[in-house]
Amino acid sequence: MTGRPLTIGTRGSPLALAQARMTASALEQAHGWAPGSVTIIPVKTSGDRIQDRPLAEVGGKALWTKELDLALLTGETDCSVHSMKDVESERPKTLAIAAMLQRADARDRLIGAGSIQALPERAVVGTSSPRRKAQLLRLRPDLDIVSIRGNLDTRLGKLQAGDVSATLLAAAGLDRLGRAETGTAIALNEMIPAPAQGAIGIECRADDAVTAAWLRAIDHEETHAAVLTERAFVRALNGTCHSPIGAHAVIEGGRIRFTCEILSEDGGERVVDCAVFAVGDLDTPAEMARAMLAGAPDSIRHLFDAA
Ligand SMILES: NCc1[nH]cc(CCC(=O)O)c1CC(=O)O
Repeated sequence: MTGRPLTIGTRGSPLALAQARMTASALEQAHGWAPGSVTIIPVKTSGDRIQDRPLAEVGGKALWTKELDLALLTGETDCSVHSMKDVESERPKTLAIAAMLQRADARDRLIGAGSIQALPERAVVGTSSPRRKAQLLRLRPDLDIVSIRGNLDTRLGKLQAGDVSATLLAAAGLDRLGRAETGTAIALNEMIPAPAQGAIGIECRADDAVTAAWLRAIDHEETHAAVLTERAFVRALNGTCHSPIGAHAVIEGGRIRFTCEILSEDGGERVVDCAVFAVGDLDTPAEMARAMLAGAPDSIRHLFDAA
């Protein structure tokens, strides 16, 4: 390592720590640094402190990033590792997302039943994601959706205890915590994932060219382009990670294929669109967002007014 050791700021949850370790190893490998030479610094975030109610209710942005941003801006850390899904679409100008690791499985997995159709009539399903709730209710209006929070083990514990008969979790998170066998994947066209689901991003200070260059060596370009597309859609909606938005981009034949939807809270209404356009074109997803909102019923439109 040249000069100084690199430090990574991360949330302290088991998933966040696993993602920070993946990032540290990727950096050590890419640059021929000794294993363990990148230091991981856990930082407690507002989102971690609030365990008793749905975050959608608490409101406010930057629940997962504020304290990590502070550690970065004060020089305590050199970069922050994030689940891109939890990173608000507007970031401080003083920071830059310099790299994204290759996206893992972007799908949700259903745990507790073999498929959404196989859930018993009026089954209780635990999720505090407004997107998952709306998507589930659209397919199965009879379901009783209840809020559950906490880390993966807490949620699986509530399922085990019979508090809920099923839950949905991101495949990427389950896989990274060694639970590749848990649950059944829901097809991408049955439930469009959250924007940036399955992608890990690494952010550094905008004026730190040394760290930025180190990070660029582990950037996965296709993931980066796809996630920027999804984030451009969210930004144009004025959405947050608590809005009922599905958005998923893939690169096919050198072009972006982008599928997106916005839903009313009870899933009773939705607007969906799909388009193919050039990689790097962030105007088209923004334009799609504005057109979808303009044509959406009030039950959807009001969700994006307040922001
Ligand atoms: N909002 C919590 C969160 N943020 C990122 C992931 C999973 C990992 C990922 O999507 O990369 C999860 C858990 C979940 O939704 O099941």
